[in-house]
Amino acid sequence: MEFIVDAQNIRKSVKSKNKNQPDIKILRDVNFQATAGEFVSILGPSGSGKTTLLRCISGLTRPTSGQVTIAGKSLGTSSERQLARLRRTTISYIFQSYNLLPALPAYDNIVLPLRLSHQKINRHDVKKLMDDFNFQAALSQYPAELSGGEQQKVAIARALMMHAQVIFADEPTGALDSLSRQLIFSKLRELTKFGVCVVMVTHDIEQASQTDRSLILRDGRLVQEFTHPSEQTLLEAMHLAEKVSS
Ligand SMILES: Nc1ncnc2c1ncn2[C@@H]1O[C@H](COP(=O)(O)OP(=O)(O)OP(=O)(O)O)[C@@H](O)[C@H]1O
Repeated sequence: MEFIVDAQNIRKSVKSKNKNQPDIKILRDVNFQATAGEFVSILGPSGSGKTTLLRCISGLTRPTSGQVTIAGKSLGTSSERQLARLRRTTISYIFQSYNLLPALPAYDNIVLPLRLSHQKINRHDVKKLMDDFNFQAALSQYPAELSGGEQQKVAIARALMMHAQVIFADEPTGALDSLSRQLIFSKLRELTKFGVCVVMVTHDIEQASQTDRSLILRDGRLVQEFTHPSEQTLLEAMHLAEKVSS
């Protein structure tokens, strides 16, 4: 099978603040694969390494060891320039903390990646996407003037405008009300129908149960995998992971 994301034996360690302590192992030998058009969710207790895993398999962070290939390109052997190109053309990343530029209005934040990669900007498309997301504020408003949920919608729109082949989303609907959560989830689901691969970290078991595959991370290891999981199955798996998590 052809994988659009193929990560093998990913380990990530960081130096402990206390020099006498050994390195902290955040990820321990994780293998992760996903295909075009697949919607994969990653769940796990707080601190289990979900964000670190997403950053490593998307090329935002270099793993301590292991290989990541995205759309046939090996990230380990790519130069910073090649990685930057891959991030511009193939990958989108929705940050948990939004990462909006405070000096730019919502609209300019959304189209910034298009501007940076000299792509055509269609104001109508931006407006339509934000209407689909039920965005209540004005696109001329600055991030500081927006609620957390509205900032999150801007961050998601910025990622989707790039028409990437792979979208990595770190808790994309965390700050949203239930209607907005559903709207964003439906949009991501729709993109997978066009062959986009979505890899989403979430605490939302109901949403995860609507993805194609769910992976449970515990103490830096992928410990369980469910294809077309039910809410009940995921609840039980998370309960177990939280109980035995060190
Ligand atoms: N640069 C770093 N230096 C030291 N420790 C780190 C670093 N990055 C992450 N960690 C630690 O590694 C563990 C995993 O962090 P990570 O953010 O990946 O977990 P998570 O599962 O996404 O957590 P949450 O659900 O709370 O967002 C945590 O204990 C965190 O404190």
